[in-house]
Amino acid sequence: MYHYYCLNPISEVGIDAMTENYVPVSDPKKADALLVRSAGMHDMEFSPELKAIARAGAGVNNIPLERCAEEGIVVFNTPGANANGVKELVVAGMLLASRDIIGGINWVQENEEDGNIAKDTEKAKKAFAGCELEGKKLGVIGLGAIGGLVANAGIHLGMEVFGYDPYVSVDAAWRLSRNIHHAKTVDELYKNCDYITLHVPATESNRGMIDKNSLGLMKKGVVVLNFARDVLVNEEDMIDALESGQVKHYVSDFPTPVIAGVKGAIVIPHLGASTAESEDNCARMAVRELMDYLEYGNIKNSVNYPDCDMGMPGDNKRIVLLHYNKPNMLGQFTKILADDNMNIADLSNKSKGAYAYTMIDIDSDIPANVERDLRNIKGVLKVRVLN
Ligand SMILES: NC(=O)C1=CN([C@@H]2O[C@H](COP(=O)(O)OP(=O)(O)OC[C@H]3O[C@@H](n4cnc5c(N)ncnc54)[C@H](O)[C@@H]3O)[C@@H](O)[C@H]2O)C=CC1
Ligand SMILES: O=C(O)CCC(=O)C(=O)O
Repeated sequence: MYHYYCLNPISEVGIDAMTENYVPVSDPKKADALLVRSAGMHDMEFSPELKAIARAGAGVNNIPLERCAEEGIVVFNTPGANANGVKELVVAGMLLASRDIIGGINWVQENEEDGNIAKDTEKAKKAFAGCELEGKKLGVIGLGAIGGLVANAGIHLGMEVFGYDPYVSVDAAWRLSRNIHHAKTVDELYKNCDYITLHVPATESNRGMIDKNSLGLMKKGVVVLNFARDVLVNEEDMIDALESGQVKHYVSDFPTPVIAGVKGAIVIPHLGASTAESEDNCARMAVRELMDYLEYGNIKNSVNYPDCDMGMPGDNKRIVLLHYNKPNMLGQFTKILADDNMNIADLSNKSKGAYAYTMIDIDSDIPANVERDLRNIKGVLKVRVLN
Protein backbone atom coordinates (compact mmCIF):
# COMPACT_ATOMS: atom_id res chain seq x y z
CA MET A 1 0.00 0.00 0.00
CA TYR A 2 1.37 3.46 -0.95
CA HIS A 3 0.23 6.78 0.46
CA TYR A 4 0.22 9.95 -1.62
CA TYR A 5 -0.58 13.60 -1.05
CA CYS A 6 -1.33 16.29 -3.66
CA LEU A 7 0.08 19.74 -2.87
CA ASN A 8 -1.90 21.20 -5.80
CA PRO A 9 -4.99 19.94 -7.58
CA ILE A 10 -3.85 17.26 -10.03
CA SER A 11 -5.98 16.21 -13.01
CA GLU A 12 -8.32 13.31 -12.17
CA VAL A 13 -6.99 11.43 -15.19
CA GLY A 14 -3.75 10.88 -13.27
CA ILE A 15 -5.36 10.04 -9.96
CA ASP A 16 -7.69 7.57 -11.72
CA ALA A 17 -4.67 5.81 -13.21
CA MET A 18 -3.55 4.72 -9.74
CA THR A 19 -4.46 1.21 -8.62
CA GLU A 20 -6.25 0.41 -5.35
CA ASN A 21 -2.78 0.15 -3.77
CA TYR A 22 -2.61 3.95 -3.73
CA VAL A 23 -4.38 5.80 -0.96
CA PRO A 24 -4.56 9.58 -0.49
CA VAL A 25 -3.57 10.92 2.95
CA SER A 26 -4.48 14.20 4.59
CA ASP A 27 -1.01 14.81 6.02
CA PRO A 28 1.98 15.15 3.66
CA LYS A 29 4.24 13.82 6.43
CA LYS A 30 2.52 10.43 6.09
CA ALA A 31 3.01 10.21 2.34
CA ASP A 32 5.33 7.95 0.34
CA ALA A 33 4.91 10.29 -2.59
CA LEU A 34 3.93 13.90 -3.21
CA LEU A 35 2.36 15.27 -6.37
CA VAL A 36 2.87 18.98 -7.02
CA ARG A 37 2.43 21.65 -9.66
CA SER A 38 3.69 25.12 -8.73
CA ALA A 39 3.41 25.02 -4.90
CA GLY A 40 6.60 26.27 -3.24
CA MET A 41 8.34 23.44 -1.37
CA HIS A 42 11.56 25.14 -0.27
CA ASP A 43 10.33 25.64 3.30
CA MET A 44 8.80 22.18 3.66
CA GLU A 45 10.32 19.55 5.90
CA PHE A 46 10.22 16.03 4.52
CA SER A 47 9.50 12.92 6.56
CA PRO A 48 11.78 9.85 6.29
CA GLU A 49 8.73 8.08 4.76
CA LEU A 50 8.86 10.28 1.68
CA LYS A 51 10.36 8.44 -1.30
CA ALA A 52 9.46 10.54 -4.30
CA ILE A 53 8.04 13.84 -5.52
CA ALA A 54 6.48 14.18 -8.97
CA ARG A 55 6.17 17.65 -10.46
CA ALA A 56 3.25 17.54 -12.90
CA GLY A 57 4.97 20.05 -15.16
CA ALA A 58 8.42 21.09 -16.38
CA GLY A 59 9.87 23.77 -14.08
CA VAL A 60 11.29 22.46 -10.80
CA ASN A 61 12.50 25.72 -9.27
CA ASN A 62 9.77 25.35 -6.59
CA ILE A 63 11.44 22.17 -5.24
CA PRO A 64 14.67 21.93 -3.18
CA LEU A 65 16.33 19.41 -5.50
CA GLU A 66 19.66 19.15 -3.69
CA ARG A 67 18.07 18.68 -0.25
CA CYS A 68 15.76 16.02 -1.70
CA ALA A 69 18.75 14.19 -3.20
CA GLU A 70 20.53 14.31 0.18
CA GLU A 71 17.44 12.83 1.84
CA GLY A 72 17.12 10.07 -0.76
CA ILE A 73 13.97 11.54 -2.29
CA VAL A 74 13.74 11.15 -6.06
CA VAL A 75 12.21 14.17 -7.83
CA PHE A 76 10.51 13.65 -11.20
CA ASN A 77 9.09 16.10 -13.73
CA THR A 78 7.08 15.54 -16.91
CA PRO A 79 9.21 16.79 -19.81
CA GLY A 80 7.25 17.98 -22.80
CA ALA A 81 3.84 17.06 -21.36
CA ASN A 82 2.59 20.66 -21.31
CA ALA A 83 4.76 22.05 -24.13
CA ASN A 84 1.97 22.40 -26.69
CA GLY A 85 -0.22 24.32 -24.24
CA VAL A 86 2.57 26.82 -23.64
CA LYS A 87 3.43 27.10 -27.34
CA GLU A 88 -0.14 28.04 -28.21
CA LEU A 89 -0.20 30.77 -25.54
CA VAL A 90 3.13 32.14 -26.78
CA VAL A 91 1.59 32.52 -30.25
CA ALA A 92 -1.37 34.30 -28.60
CA GLY A 93 1.14 36.50 -26.72
CA MET A 94 2.85 37.50 -29.96
CA LEU A 95 -0.54 38.41 -31.47
CA LEU A 96 -1.60 40.39 -28.38
CA ALA A 97 1.65 42.34 -28.60
CA SER A 98 1.26 43.01 -32.34
CA ARG A 99 -2.28 44.35 -32.45
CA ASP A 100 -4.10 46.11 -29.64
CA ILE A 101 -6.67 43.33 -29.31
CA ILE A 102 -7.03 43.94 -25.57
CA GLY A 103 -7.53 47.72 -26.06
CA GLY A 104 -10.06 47.01 -28.82
CA ILE A 105 -12.09 44.57 -26.72
CA ASN A 106 -12.06 47.03 -23.82
CA TRP A 107 -13.32 49.77 -26.16
CA VAL A 108 -16.25 47.58 -27.26
CA GLN A 109 -17.14 46.82 -23.63
CA GLU A 110 -16.92 50.50 -22.67
CA ASN A 111 -19.23 51.39 -25.57
CA GLU A 112 -21.68 48.51 -25.30
CA GLU A 113 -24.62 50.86 -24.78
CA ASP A 114 -23.77 53.04 -27.78
CA GLY A 115 -26.62 52.53 -30.27
CA ASN A 116 -24.22 53.65 -33.04
CA ILE A 117 -21.47 51.21 -32.04
CA ALA A 118 -21.29 49.56 -35.47
CA LYS A 119 -20.69 52.92 -37.18
CA ASP A 120 -18.43 54.31 -34.45
CA THR A 121 -16.30 51.18 -34.63
CA GLU A 122 -15.10 52.11 -38.09
CA LYS A 123 -13.82 55.46 -36.77
CA ALA A 124 -12.40 54.12 -33.51
CA LYS A 125 -10.62 51.05 -34.80
CA LYS A 126 -7.54 52.79 -36.19
CA ALA A 127 -6.41 53.32 -32.59
CA PHE A 128 -6.07 49.56 -32.18
CA ALA A 129 -4.38 48.66 -35.48
CA GLY A 130 -1.10 46.79 -35.49
CA CYS A 131 1.28 44.69 -37.55
CA GLU A 132 1.47 41.11 -38.77
CA LEU A 133 3.86 38.41 -37.66
CA GLU A 134 4.68 37.20 -41.15
CA GLY A 135 8.11 38.36 -42.26
CA LYS A 136 9.19 39.43 -38.76
CA LYS A 137 12.22 37.99 -37.01
CA LEU A 138 11.58 35.72 -34.03
CA GLY A 139 14.38 34.82 -31.59
CA VAL A 140 13.87 31.72 -29.43
CA ILE A 141 16.19 31.27 -26.45
CA GLY A 142 16.13 27.65 -25.29
CA LEU A 143 15.18 25.03 -27.87
CA GLY A 144 13.86 22.26 -25.62
CA ALA A 145 10.31 20.94 -25.53
CA ILE A 146 8.58 24.34 -25.61
CA GLY A 147 11.16 26.46 -27.45
CA GLY A 148 11.37 23.86 -30.23
CA LEU A 149 7.60 23.96 -30.78
CA VAL A 150 7.56 27.77 -30.66
CA ALA A 151 10.42 28.00 -33.17
CA ASN A 152 8.67 25.61 -35.57
CA ALA A 153 5.37 27.51 -35.12
CA GLY A 154 7.22 30.72 -36.02
CA ILE A 155 8.33 29.12 -39.30
CA HIS A 156 4.72 28.06 -40.03
CA LEU A 157 3.60 31.65 -39.39
CA GLY A 158 6.07 32.87 -42.04
CA MET A 159 8.52 34.38 -39.54
CA GLU A 160 12.29 34.28 -39.89
CA VAL A 161 13.35 32.31 -36.83
CA PHE A 162 16.65 32.45 -34.93
CA GLY A 163 17.27 29.80 -32.26
CA TYR A 164 19.86 29.88 -29.49
CA ASP A 165 20.59 26.93 -27.20
CA PRO A 166 24.21 25.93 -26.57
CA TYR A 167 23.10 22.82 -24.63
CA VAL A 168 20.35 21.55 -26.93
CA SER A 169 19.82 17.77 -26.78
CA VAL A 170 20.22 15.69 -29.92
CA ASP A 171 16.53 14.67 -29.80
CA ALA A 172 15.39 18.30 -29.47
CA ALA A 173 17.69 19.34 -32.33
CA TRP A 174 16.16 16.65 -34.59
CA ARG A 175 12.70 18.10 -34.00
CA LEU A 176 13.67 21.59 -35.23
CA SER A 177 12.73 22.84 -38.67
CA ARG A 178 15.83 23.13 -40.84
CA ASN A 179 14.70 26.64 -41.78
CA ILE A 180 15.61 27.92 -38.31
CA HIS A 181 18.82 29.97 -38.20
CA HIS A 182 21.29 28.70 -35.65
CA ALA A 183 22.36 31.75 -33.59
CA LYS A 184 25.95 31.10 -32.47
CA THR A 185 25.71 33.69 -29.72
CA VAL A 186 22.78 35.07 -27.82
CA ASP A 187 23.92 38.61 -28.71
CA GLU A 188 23.38 37.78 -32.40
CA LEU A 189 19.78 36.92 -31.56
CA TYR A 190 19.30 40.03 -29.40
CA LYS A 191 20.57 42.31 -32.17
CA ASN A 192 18.48 40.81 -34.98
CA CYS A 193 15.04 39.95 -33.69
CA ASP A 194 11.70 41.76 -33.49
CA TYR A 195 10.21 39.23 -31.04
CA ILE A 196 12.37 37.46 -28.43
CA THR A 197 10.92 34.61 -26.41
CA LEU A 198 12.50 32.82 -23.43
CA HIS A 199 12.18 29.06 -22.90
CA VAL A 200 14.98 28.23 -20.48
CA PRO A 201 14.82 26.88 -16.90
CA ALA A 202 15.17 29.25 -13.95
CA THR A 203 18.63 28.07 -12.94
CA GLU A 204 21.02 30.24 -10.93
CA SER A 205 23.02 31.10 -14.06
CA ASN A 206 19.92 32.06 -16.05
CA ARG A 207 18.46 34.40 -13.41
CA GLY A 208 18.32 37.98 -14.63
CA MET A 209 19.59 37.07 -18.11
CA ILE A 210 17.35 39.80 -19.52
CA ASP A 211 18.69 42.97 -17.92
CA LYS A 212 19.72 46.45 -19.03
CA ASN A 213 22.75 45.09 -20.90
CA SER A 214 20.84 42.52 -22.96
CA LEU A 215 17.91 44.92 -23.43
CA GLY A 216 20.38 47.54 -24.67
CA LEU A 217 21.54 45.19 -27.44
CA MET A 218 18.01 44.60 -28.72
CA LYS A 219 16.31 46.49 -31.57
CA LYS A 220 14.25 49.49 -30.52
CA GLY A 221 10.59 48.49 -30.24
CA VAL A 222 11.33 44.80 -29.65
CA VAL A 223 8.68 42.54 -28.08
CA VAL A 224 10.00 40.31 -25.25
CA LEU A 225 7.99 37.27 -24.22
CA ASN A 226 8.56 35.37 -21.00
CA PHE A 227 6.59 32.18 -20.51
CA ALA A 228 9.49 30.56 -18.61
CA ARG A 229 9.89 32.22 -15.17
CA ASP A 230 9.73 35.77 -13.75
CA VAL A 231 13.26 35.64 -12.28
CA LEU A 232 14.83 35.36 -15.74
CA VAL A 233 14.05 39.03 -16.31
CA ASN A 234 15.24 41.98 -14.24
CA GLU A 235 11.85 43.66 -13.97
CA GLU A 236 13.19 47.08 -12.94
CA ASP A 237 15.35 47.15 -16.08
CA MET A 238 12.36 45.98 -18.12
CA ILE A 239 10.21 48.84 -16.79
CA ASP A 240 12.91 51.36 -17.82
CA ALA A 241 13.04 49.76 -21.28
CA LEU A 242 9.24 49.94 -21.63
CA GLU A 243 9.23 53.59 -20.54
CA SER A 244 11.96 54.55 -23.02
CA GLY A 245 10.29 52.64 -25.88
CA GLN A 246 13.28 50.30 -26.24
CA VAL A 247 10.78 47.48 -25.57
CA LYS A 248 7.32 47.86 -27.13
CA HIS A 249 5.68 45.14 -25.07
CA TYR A 250 6.79 42.71 -22.38
CA VAL A 251 4.49 39.68 -22.42
CA SER A 252 4.85 37.69 -19.23
CA ASP A 253 3.03 34.67 -17.80
CA PHE A 254 4.15 35.67 -14.29
CA PRO A 255 2.40 38.48 -12.42
CA THR A 256 4.58 40.08 -9.73
CA PRO A 257 3.88 43.21 -7.68
CA VAL A 258 6.59 44.96 -9.73
CA ILE A 259 5.34 44.19 -13.23
CA ALA A 260 1.56 43.85 -12.83
CA GLY A 261 -0.14 46.97 -14.19
CA VAL A 262 2.96 48.49 -15.82
CA LYS A 263 2.14 50.28 -19.09
CA GLY A 264 3.29 48.15 -22.01
CA ALA A 265 3.43 44.96 -19.97
CA ILE A 266 0.92 42.31 -20.98
CA VAL A 267 0.76 40.06 -17.95
CA ILE A 268 -1.10 36.74 -17.93
CA PRO A 269 -1.82 34.81 -14.69
CA HIS A 270 0.45 31.77 -15.32
CA LEU A 271 -1.89 30.14 -17.83
CA GLY A 272 0.74 28.55 -20.11
CA ALA A 273 0.00 24.98 -19.04
CA SER A 274 -3.60 25.54 -17.95
CA THR A 275 -5.32 23.51 -20.63
CA ALA A 276 -7.25 20.30 -20.13
CA GLU A 277 -4.83 18.50 -22.44
CA SER A 278 -1.65 19.69 -20.72
CA GLU A 279 -3.03 19.03 -17.25
CA ASP A 280 -4.08 15.51 -18.24
CA ASN A 281 -0.75 14.76 -19.95
CA CYS A 282 1.26 15.99 -16.97
CA ALA A 283 -0.85 14.13 -14.39
CA ARG A 284 -0.74 10.89 -16.38
CA MET A 285 3.03 11.06 -16.83
CA ALA A 286 3.70 12.07 -13.20
CA VAL A 287 1.61 9.22 -11.82
CA ARG A 288 3.20 6.69 -14.18
CA GLU A 289 6.68 7.79 -13.06
CA LEU A 290 5.74 7.55 -9.38
CA MET A 291 4.15 4.11 -9.69
CA ASP A 292 7.10 2.70 -11.65
CA TYR A 293 9.47 4.00 -8.99
CA LEU A 294 7.49 3.03 -5.90
CA GLU A 295 6.65 -0.47 -7.13
CA TYR A 296 9.67 -1.46 -9.23
CA GLY A 297 12.34 1.10 -8.35
CA ASN A 298 12.63 2.25 -11.99
CA ILE A 299 13.60 5.90 -12.44
CA LYS A 300 12.50 7.80 -15.55
CA ASN A 301 12.61 11.60 -15.91
CA SER A 302 14.21 12.36 -12.58
CA VAL A 303 15.85 15.74 -12.17
CA ASN A 304 18.05 14.85 -9.18
CA TYR A 305 18.88 11.15 -9.68
CA PRO A 306 19.94 9.24 -12.80
CA ASP A 307 17.44 7.41 -14.94
CA CYS A 308 17.71 3.66 -14.33
CA ASP A 309 15.31 1.00 -15.54
CA MET A 310 15.43 -2.78 -14.98
CA GLY A 311 11.80 -3.44 -15.88
CA MET A 312 9.91 -5.77 -13.53
CA PRO A 313 11.80 -8.05 -11.14
CA GLY A 314 9.85 -11.20 -12.05
CA ASP A 315 10.43 -13.88 -9.41
CA ASN A 316 13.49 -12.08 -8.01
CA LYS A 317 13.58 -9.78 -5.00
CA ARG A 318 14.78 -6.27 -5.73
CA ILE A 319 16.82 -3.96 -3.55
CA VAL A 320 17.44 -0.34 -4.58
CA LEU A 321 19.99 2.03 -3.08
CA LEU A 322 20.29 5.81 -3.36
CA HIS A 323 23.84 6.86 -2.58
CA TYR A 324 26.73 9.21 -3.25
CA ASN A 325 28.60 8.82 -6.50
CA LYS A 326 31.98 7.83 -5.06
CA PRO A 327 34.44 4.93 -5.34
CA ASN A 328 33.82 1.47 -3.89
CA MET A 329 30.10 1.80 -3.17
CA LEU A 330 29.25 -1.14 -5.45
CA GLY A 331 32.12 -3.18 -3.98
CA GLN A 332 30.70 -2.69 -0.49
CA PHE A 333 27.17 -3.64 -1.61
CA THR A 334 28.23 -6.83 -3.35
CA LYS A 335 30.49 -7.84 -0.43
CA ILE A 336 27.58 -7.66 2.01
CA LEU A 337 25.44 -9.75 -0.34
CA ALA A 338 28.25 -12.27 -0.95
CA ASP A 339 28.96 -12.59 2.80
CA ASP A 340 25.34 -13.63 3.22
CA ASN A 341 25.64 -16.08 0.35
CA MET A 342 23.19 -14.19 -1.83
CA ASN A 343 23.22 -14.50 -5.61
CA ILE A 344 22.86 -11.38 -7.79
CA ALA A 345 20.56 -12.09 -10.74
CA ASP A 346 20.81 -8.62 -12.25
CA LEU A 347 22.37 -5.28 -11.35
CA SER A 348 22.37 -1.73 -12.67
CA ASN A 349 24.32 1.26 -11.38
CA LYS A 350 23.94 4.79 -12.74
CA SER A 351 25.17 8.18 -11.62
CA LYS A 352 24.18 11.83 -12.08
CA GLY A 353 26.57 14.42 -10.67
CA ALA A 354 27.19 13.78 -6.98
CA TYR A 355 24.47 11.12 -6.68
CA ALA A 356 24.09 7.53 -7.84
CA TYR A 357 21.49 4.80 -7.90
CA THR A 358 21.93 1.04 -7.78
CA MET A 359 19.27 -1.60 -8.46
CA ILE A 360 20.05 -5.20 -7.55
CA ASP A 361 17.85 -8.26 -8.24
CA ILE A 362 18.45 -11.24 -5.95
CA ASP A 363 17.10 -14.73 -6.56
CA SER A 364 16.24 -15.31 -2.90
CA ASP A 365 14.66 -13.41 -0.03
CA ILE A 366 16.59 -10.46 1.40
CA PRO A 367 17.01 -10.83 5.17
CA ALA A 368 16.60 -7.80 7.45
CA ASN A 369 20.27 -7.88 8.54
CA VAL A 370 21.41 -7.43 4.92
CA GLU A 371 19.10 -4.47 4.45
CA ARG A 372 20.41 -2.98 7.74
CA ASP A 373 24.08 -3.52 6.80
CA LEU A 374 23.52 -1.86 3.42
CA ARG A 375 21.79 1.08 5.06
CA ASN A 376 24.75 1.52 7.45
CA ILE A 377 27.32 1.96 4.69
CA LYS A 378 28.71 5.50 4.75
CA GLY A 379 27.42 7.36 1.70
CA VAL A 380 24.18 5.39 1.40
CA LEU A 381 21.22 7.78 1.56
CA LYS A 382 18.24 5.43 1.30
CA VAL A 383 17.65 1.70 0.84
CA ARG A 384 14.38 0.09 -0.25
CA VAL A 385 13.59 -3.59 -0.52
CA LEU A 386 10.79 -4.19 -3.03
CA ASN A 387 8.72 -7.34 -3.14
N1 LIG B 1 4.27 29.18 -18.35
C1 LIG B 1 4.08 27.92 -18.04
O1 LIG B 1 2.99 27.52 -17.64
C2 LIG B 1 5.19 26.94 -18.19
C3 LIG B 1 6.48 27.36 -18.05
N2 LIG B 1 7.51 26.46 -18.22
C4 LIG B 1 8.87 26.97 -18.06
O2 LIG B 1 9.54 26.81 -19.29
C5 LIG B 1 10.83 26.26 -19.06
C6 LIG B 1 11.25 25.45 -20.27
O3 LIG B 1 10.40 24.33 -20.39
P1 LIG B 1 10.72 23.14 -21.43
O4 LIG B 1 10.94 23.67 -22.79
O5 LIG B 1 9.67 22.13 -21.22
O6 LIG B 1 12.11 22.63 -20.85
P2 LIG B 1 13.27 21.84 -21.59
O7 LIG B 1 14.15 21.31 -20.52
O8 LIG B 1 12.71 20.88 -22.58
O9 LIG B 1 14.06 22.97 -22.42
C7 LIG B 1 14.86 23.94 -21.84
C8 LIG B 1 15.99 24.25 -22.82
O10 LIG B 1 16.68 25.40 -22.38
C9 LIG B 1 18.04 25.25 -22.75
N3 LIG B 1 18.83 26.21 -21.99
C10 LIG B 1 19.14 26.22 -20.67
N4 LIG B 1 19.84 27.35 -20.36
C11 LIG B 1 19.95 28.05 -21.52
C12 LIG B 1 20.56 29.30 -21.84
N5 LIG B 1 21.17 30.07 -20.93
N6 LIG B 1 20.48 29.72 -23.13
C13 LIG B 1 19.87 28.99 -24.07
N7 LIG B 1 19.30 27.79 -23.84
C14 LIG B 1 19.33 27.34 -22.56
C15 LIG B 1 18.32 23.79 -22.45
O11 LIG B 1 19.46 23.32 -23.15
C16 LIG B 1 17.04 23.13 -22.94
O12 LIG B 1 17.15 22.71 -24.28
C17 LIG B 1 10.66 25.42 -17.78
O13 LIG B 1 11.89 25.26 -17.10
C18 LIG B 1 9.65 26.21 -17.00
O14 LIG B 1 10.32 27.12 -16.14
C19 LIG B 1 7.28 25.17 -18.55
C20 LIG B 1 6.00 24.71 -18.70
C21 LIG B 1 4.85 25.55 -18.47
O1 LIG C 1 1.29 23.54 -13.40
C1 LIG C 1 1.23 24.66 -13.91
O2 LIG C 1 0.20 25.23 -14.25
C2 LIG C 1 2.52 25.40 -14.16
C3 LIG C 1 3.28 24.83 -15.31
C4 LIG C 1 4.69 25.28 -15.28
O3 LIG C 1 4.98 26.42 -15.03
C5 LIG C 1 5.72 24.30 -15.58
O4 LIG C 1 5.41 23.18 -16.00
O5 LIG C 1 6.91 24.65 -15.41
